[in-house]
Amino acid sequence: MSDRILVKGARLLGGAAADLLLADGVIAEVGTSGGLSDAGARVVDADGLVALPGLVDLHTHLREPGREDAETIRTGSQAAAVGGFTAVLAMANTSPVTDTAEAAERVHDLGRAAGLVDVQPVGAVTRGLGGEELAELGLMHRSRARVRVFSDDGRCVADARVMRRALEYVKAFGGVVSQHAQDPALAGPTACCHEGEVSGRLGLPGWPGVAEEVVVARDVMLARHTGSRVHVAHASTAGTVEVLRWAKAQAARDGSWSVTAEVTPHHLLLTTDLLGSENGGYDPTFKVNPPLRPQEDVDAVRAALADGTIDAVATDHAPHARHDKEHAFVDAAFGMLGLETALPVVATVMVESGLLDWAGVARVMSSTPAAIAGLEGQGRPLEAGQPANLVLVDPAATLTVDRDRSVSLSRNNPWHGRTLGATVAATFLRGVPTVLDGVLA
Ligand SMILES: O=C1C[C@@H](C(=O)O)NC(=O)N1
Repeated sequence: MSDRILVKGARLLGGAAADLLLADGVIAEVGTSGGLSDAGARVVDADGLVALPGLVDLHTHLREPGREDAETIRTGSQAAAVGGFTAVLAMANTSPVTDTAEAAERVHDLGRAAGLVDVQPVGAVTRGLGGEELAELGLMHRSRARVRVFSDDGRCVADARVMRRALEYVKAFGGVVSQHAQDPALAGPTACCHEGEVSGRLGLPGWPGVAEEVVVARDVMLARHTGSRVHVAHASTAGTVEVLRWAKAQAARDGSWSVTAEVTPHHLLLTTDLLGSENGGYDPTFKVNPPLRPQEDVDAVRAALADGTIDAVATDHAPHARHDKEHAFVDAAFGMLGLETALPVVATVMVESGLLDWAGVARVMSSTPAAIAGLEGQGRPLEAGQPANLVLVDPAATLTVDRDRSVSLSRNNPWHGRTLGATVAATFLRGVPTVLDGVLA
């Protein structure tokens, strides 16, 4: 196969059509549509397709090492590529936990060996996710894996003193702490869905939105105090949006610290009503942490993503084996798949509604997450000389999700049976197609 690819007639960020010549891992030339010669190049017809920089996911659970029955770095990379991603940040809640330089390098190297997306390990904030003692933050950063994002995701760094120290530590090398904001006392040990009318009706222990909001409020004050960077993982409530709006205004004025935030596709579209009996009732497919919230919260996070209060979309792709998910609701594992469907969900919720255009999608799913994670070769403009990491999207096609057609190892897919707007036609990692015609190349 020729290693030169001519992408013909793609609409760059949804704007004017252009030709892109990919060679030696970079975008070698950009020309007007029909303007570049295909001599010696393999041609990819992109007529009617939108070209975006390759998507970057700040929040993926790849399960390797430890739970290779649910996902591996290879199968998770496949799901990412099919979803249009060229980089994913792999969360640290594996077994063993990614809390040492060696563990981070192993994840990094397995990602490179799979070769489908850049797998960037997230380091744990605390040893063993125990919440007490800082992990080897500096050593992970200085390792071959160059860890810059740290998170105990799945658990909150609940101790304010530990969070303060982590923020101080990562500041030295420009790192960021991604917080799973969930006050454990307020949410309670058995909470399994949003606390509200539905949880009351179903008799399920609820986790109130305020358990997220108090931690976000505390952490922005700690970021301000330490002059450091905090990132709010999976923001899910209107109250969190209010705190973020205030905090971002303060940070912009001060210039010495920052707060960023992500929202998941499922919190942009699904609501807690899915747990009710009118929707089958108690379906653990919809059990996730933080929980699906009411429509008011969904409306608030959508508006916040549109106006920049929430910076990025991140999947929280959380594959689970059947024997962990197919239980009574209270006992089932938290989490749902997200990599293959993220872009179609964002197209449905944000683009079809006019809340974002395709340039906006590139911002929230590629350039901003790449900047937050410090991934220099990702999220770059579609210009000559830039790394050829890109995705071609068919904005006119629809995707009817079939959980059994997933390339993930797991089947906990909350989108099964739904029809979503837009599909991923092709993905290129440094000029090499990982997906063509919607399937793994
Ligand atoms: O924070 C988390 C962790 C994740 C997992 O399964 O690891 N699943 C979730 O639903 N939320």
